[in-house]
Amino acid sequence: MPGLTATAPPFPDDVPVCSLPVIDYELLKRWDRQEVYNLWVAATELGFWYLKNHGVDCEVNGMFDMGAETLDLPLEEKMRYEQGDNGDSFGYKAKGTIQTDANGTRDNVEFLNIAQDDTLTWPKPTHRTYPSTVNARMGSTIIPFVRKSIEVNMTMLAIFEGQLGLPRGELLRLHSLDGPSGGEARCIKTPPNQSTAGVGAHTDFGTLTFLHNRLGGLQVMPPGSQRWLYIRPLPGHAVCNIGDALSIFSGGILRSALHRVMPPPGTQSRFERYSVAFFTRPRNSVVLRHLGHGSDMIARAVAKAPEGEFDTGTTSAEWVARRIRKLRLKNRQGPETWYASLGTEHIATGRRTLAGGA
Ligand SMILES: O=C(O)CCC(=O)C(=O)O
Ligand SMILES: [Fe+2]
Repeated sequence: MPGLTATAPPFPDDVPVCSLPVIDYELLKRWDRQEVYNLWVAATELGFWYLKNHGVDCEVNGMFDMGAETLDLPLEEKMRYEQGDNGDSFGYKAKGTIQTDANGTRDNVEFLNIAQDDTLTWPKPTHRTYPSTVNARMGSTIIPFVRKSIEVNMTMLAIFEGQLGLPRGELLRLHSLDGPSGGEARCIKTPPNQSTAGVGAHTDFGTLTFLHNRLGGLQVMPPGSQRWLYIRPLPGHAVCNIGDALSIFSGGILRSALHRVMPPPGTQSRFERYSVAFFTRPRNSVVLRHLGHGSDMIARAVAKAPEGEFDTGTTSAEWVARRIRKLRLKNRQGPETWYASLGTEHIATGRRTLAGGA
């Protein structure tokens, strides 16, 4: 039943949900002490929170429309922009091209990734070009969405920088806009009536994710638990979460929680599901390692962790490319390819074996 998202039934009351803390962006912008503390608790305990009063609602609605227009284009047209099997993220990801678990189960979602850099240099492409439906909405919707999302994420990043005891600018400069990065906007489409995971269990690759959901389906496994809990979409509330890069920079103090996308619960499952996200990622050349040299708090956390836990020896660009490349089914050579796609999942779950030494 495409196009009926607006009239979809409510999220059911009889499924297990994770009650995320609600953080008020208006208060965060003023560095309200209590709200900064609430954000810190959310980021260090669960790694997920709702964000209200973020001021991006209009642009988010436009992104849902743009995503639907683009993902409704004929497959042949979309395939001209496919991301391919080399670990590139930007462009179109066709349905059934990535694995969702160690058994190699095919995914059933398609998505569109638009590079932050391409929006900032528009109309000159930095990385690549996009379908006409994207170009048509660049000025009215996508550029404002990306700019506002960057501002929201950088505001939260500045707060984390202060709370972690880092020198001013130390964390922000790893995300400055003066070099290429993997930052991107994404629209995901899941067909109705599915029974398997749309997006398999994963931790996000980058720094911070700013996500917008209308239908359920997103599930989180709270750190230290083995239980999947739904995140209930709340109108006007974004869902924010910490990704691997920020968890690594902070020596694991900020949590990158495991999550996945399942079919929407209850009667919502009969509807097509769209989601819109913005991912802040470090500049490509930044090496993912802890910032313990600039913060006693981080240095103490790192000292308690196994040797090398927060020093990946890879750049942000290599980290993202490896994870995508290993997820692509064309590159699968058995269960070990799935394990090689993982990031900090073993830390997120406390199960070292999940990462299989990857
Ligand atoms: O669609 C969603 O709700 C979440 C998608 C997600 O986790 C991702 O794209 O990394
Ligand atoms: Fe994710």
